[in-house]
Parts: sequence; structure tokens; C-alpha cells
Amino acid sequence: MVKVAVCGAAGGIGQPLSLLLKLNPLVSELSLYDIANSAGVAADLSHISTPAIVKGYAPASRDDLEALGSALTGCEVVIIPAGVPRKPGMTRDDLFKINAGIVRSLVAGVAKHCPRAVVCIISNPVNATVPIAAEELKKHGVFDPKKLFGVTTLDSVRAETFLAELIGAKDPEVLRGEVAIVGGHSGDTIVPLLSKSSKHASQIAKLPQETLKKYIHRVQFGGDEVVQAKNGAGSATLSMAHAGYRFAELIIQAKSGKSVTRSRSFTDAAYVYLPGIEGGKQVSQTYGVDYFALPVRLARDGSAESVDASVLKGVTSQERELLKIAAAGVGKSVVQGTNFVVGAKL
Ligand SMILES: NC(=O)c1ccc[n+]([C@@H]2O[C@H](COP(=O)([O-])OP(=O)(O)OC[C@H]3O[C@@H](n4cnc5c(N)ncnc54)[C@H](O)[C@@H]3O)[C@@H](O)[C@H]2O)c1
Ligand SMILES: O=C(O)C[C@H](O)C(=O)O
Repeated sequence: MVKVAVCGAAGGIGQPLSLLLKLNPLVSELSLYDIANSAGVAADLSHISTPAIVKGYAPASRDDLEALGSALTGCEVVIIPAGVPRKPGMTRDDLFKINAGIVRSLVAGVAKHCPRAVVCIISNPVNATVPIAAEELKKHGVFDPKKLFGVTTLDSVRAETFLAELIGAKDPEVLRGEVAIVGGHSGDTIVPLLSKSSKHASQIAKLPQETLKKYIHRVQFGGDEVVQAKNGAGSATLSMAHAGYRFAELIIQAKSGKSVTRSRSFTDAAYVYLPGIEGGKQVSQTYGVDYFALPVRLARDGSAESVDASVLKGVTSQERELLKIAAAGVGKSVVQGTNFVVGAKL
């Protein structure tokens, strides 16, 4: 049984994500932290007849750090979807100004109150907020690269759904894990490696080049479709809650000692600190980046045992170009995120 915290629990992602976690019988306690309305969300979810005890936490004032401490104490998994979402015309980078500080302060709480927890960052721009989290954990002397994930599962979910449409697969679930998604989580830093598909390779090979090009673009910019459709009311929340839960569920299962085949094989990619994880160092050297999304294999404590660097071998020349572009984009965000903490005046 696992105690899980959601920071930003009353938001568009936080609420449905908390619902999905409440339905998981392996969750013993759910700590819902938000600066607003966490008590209401917790009261609502607590009426659901599943084992997880649900508690809501909110700071009494801007300087109140006690509520965050109480929410995080004893948590083994912390999921962070706190922060502002995009509006039409904005890039994820435009969110940095506000979300960088939010993520940093929440991760400082993790460092103090549950330093051994597995941390999953959803708040955008993920390419930069994960380095922020890493630097903040380093500052407190508790950084374990194996326990920090930037959640990029929504890119995998989209890749499967859009590919199912193209090849006429009625249930996109059959495509789970079929398209390795690597790089980062924004626009051209997202790289779907279609050449790595094995079970559906012959169907993919029949698709015209132009269709494949459009497919890659749609996976890279799928977030924009939702931002535009919501027309100022935010970005993906429900599909993100599903995606965030899909990744968190693997961690919870691994931690609960359930012999789940998926968590023991390479799963969805996550954005991780490469030099600190088996298989990552070489990718870091080849592409000149310290962070990259790669498929991960989870250890029994829910941490990253290794990353699957083999997906980057034998790619097509077109994919190689996309990887170079992604690495350049990721590199810039890493510098921005790292400097936010390292270069900050105390
Ligand atoms: N990684 C991904 O694939 C992905 C997908 C979709 C959205 N996102 C990102 O997730 C974030 C949240 O999106 P949303 O649609 O849920 O936004 P939202 O505005 O609906 O919810 C955000 C919540 O965070 C809370 N919050 C703000 N500051 C906080 C703080 N200091 N501590 C705790 N809670 C705080 C707000 O009160 C709000 O309830 C955005 O940055 C968005 O870009 C990421
Ligand atoms: O597009 C966004 O801003 C939200 C999220 O990163 C997404 O991919 O849907």
C-alpha cells in the first residue's frame, strides 16, 4: 500500500488524477495539496467506497509552509500538476515565469518532508521544470536521479491514439508501447520513433510518406489542438489525468510488490536525468544533453532501474534529424531550468 500526494490537486488535471488514484486499491492514503479548494475535493473523493484515506491540505497564508509539510510527510509518490496552463498563442515556455517558482517551492517541500519519494513532474514546461526540481533536490543534498520523472506519457497516449486512427486499429490499447517517444515534452522536442514499431511495422510501412509526416507533426503539436479547442479555458486535463495516472500506476504497482509485467519491462518514456541512470550516460554523451525522455524500466521501489537507449540505435535518417533538433531544444530548456535554481540569489 502506497501513500501518494498530488500537489495542485484541485486543478483541471489534479481533480481527475486524484479520482483515478482514489480508485486504486493499492493507494493507502491520498494527500491532496493545493492553494485553493483542496478541502472540497478531498471531502468529495473521500465518499468513494475504496480503501484510500483522502485528506486535503491548503496553506493558511502565502508564508504558510506547514500545510505542505503535513501533506507530504510519509508520502512515497508525489505527483505535481500545480501551475498555470497555456492559452491560445502561448508556448509552454511562456509558462516558465510562473511555474518555475511553483515547482521549485513544492520540490523544496519534498526535499524536507519526504526526500525518498518518487517525484513525477507534470507542470510545464516539463523540459525545464524537471531540471529545476533536480537542482532544488541537489541543493538539499537529496537528489536521486532514479526517483525524478518528467511525465511525458501523454505524448505516448497521443501517438497510440493517432496511429490507431491511421492503421484502423479499433482498440488503440493494442498499440501501447509500440511507438517509442523520446526527447522532451514540447513541439519539436517530442520525437516519435515509428521505425521502432515491431508488431505493426508492415501496416506503418504501407502509409504514404506525407501521412507519416503529418502524423509526426500531430504527435508533436497535439497539445495545441486541445489548447485551441478549449479556447482560453486551459489545456489538456482529462487526457493528461489518464496519462499521468497510467505512469503513476506503474510506480504504485512496482512499489506494492505486484508482479506486474509492464513495470518490469521498458514502459512509457519519461524525461529523466540521464547521467544518473543505467543506460543514460551514453545517450547524454552522444546527444550532448543531460535530460531526455526515454523508455524506462522500473525497479521494485518504483525508481528508474534503467533507460532503454537501444531505441536510439538504427533509426532512420529523418528520425536522426528530428533527434538533433529535439536535443538542441531540450538543451536550451535545461540551461534555463538549471540557472533558475543555481543562478538564483539567496
Ligand atoms: N506534462 C504534460 O504532459 C502536461 C499535460 C497537460 C498540462 N500540463 C501542465 O500541467 C499544469 C497544470 O495544468 P491544469 O490544467 O491542471 O491547470 P489548472 O490551472 O486547472 O490547475 C492548476 C492547479 O495548481 C494549483 N496551484 C497553483 N500554484 C500552486 C502552488 N504553489 N501549490 C499548489 N498548487 C498550486 C492551482 O490552484 C490549480 O488548482 C500546467 O502547467 C500545464 O501546462 C502538463
Ligand atoms: O499543451 C499544453 O500546454 C499542455 C500539455 O503539455 C499537452 O501536451 O497537452
